[in-house]
Amino acid sequence: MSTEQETNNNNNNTNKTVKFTLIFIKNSEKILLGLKKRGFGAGKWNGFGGKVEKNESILDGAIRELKEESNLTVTRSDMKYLGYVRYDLTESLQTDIVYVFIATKFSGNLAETEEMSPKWFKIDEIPYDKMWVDSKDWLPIVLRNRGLLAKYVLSGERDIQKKSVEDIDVPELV
Ligand SMILES: Nc1nc2c([nH]c(=O)n2[C@H]2C[C@H](O)[C@@H](COP(=O)(O)OP(=O)(O)OP(=O)(O)O)O2)c(=O)[nH]1
Repeated sequence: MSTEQETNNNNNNTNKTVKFTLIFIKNSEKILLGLKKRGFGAGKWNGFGGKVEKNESILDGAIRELKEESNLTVTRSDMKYLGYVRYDLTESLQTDIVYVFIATKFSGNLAETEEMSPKWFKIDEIPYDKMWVDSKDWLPIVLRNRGLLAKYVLSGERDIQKKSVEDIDVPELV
């Protein structure tokens, strides 16, 4: 089954799927994270990303959100897709799919934006306790440049009811 087929296969009685992007910029020692300043996930460190817009590809959405949130530009060929994290939200019957990318090359001047305050972290000083609780399950897979397939069932205020996190061969973005 292709990624697209699988991510569109709402077999848990969900009725709406929302696509998000998330990119981690990395060099050999450090990773770039942003402190979310407002809205969903405010006060948490995360990679850069957001909702994919109508009539926009996932890759273009990831590039656009990175630019909006950090002022950095990554070319399409320097974006490496690693996989996705799927969240089935039992209360709202919504499924969020977060498509995860990594990049080691970028251009532009890093800047604080209305949405994010950026900071480089040493890999062994990643603030997992100040990130979404699930990040510690799967960010280590991303940091190893491996493919990622993670699924969560969340209830209430994003309480984890079920999870499955797999380290896989790097998949194609379809
Ligand atoms: N690590 C982690 N990241 C998440 C989770 N849920 C979730 O949406 N993300 C990521 C995906 C996106 O990169 C980001 C949320 O995007 P957003 O709400 O800021 O989207 P946006 O910028 O389009 O929103 P807005 O303009 O409507 O405010 O957080 C989660 O549970 N864990």
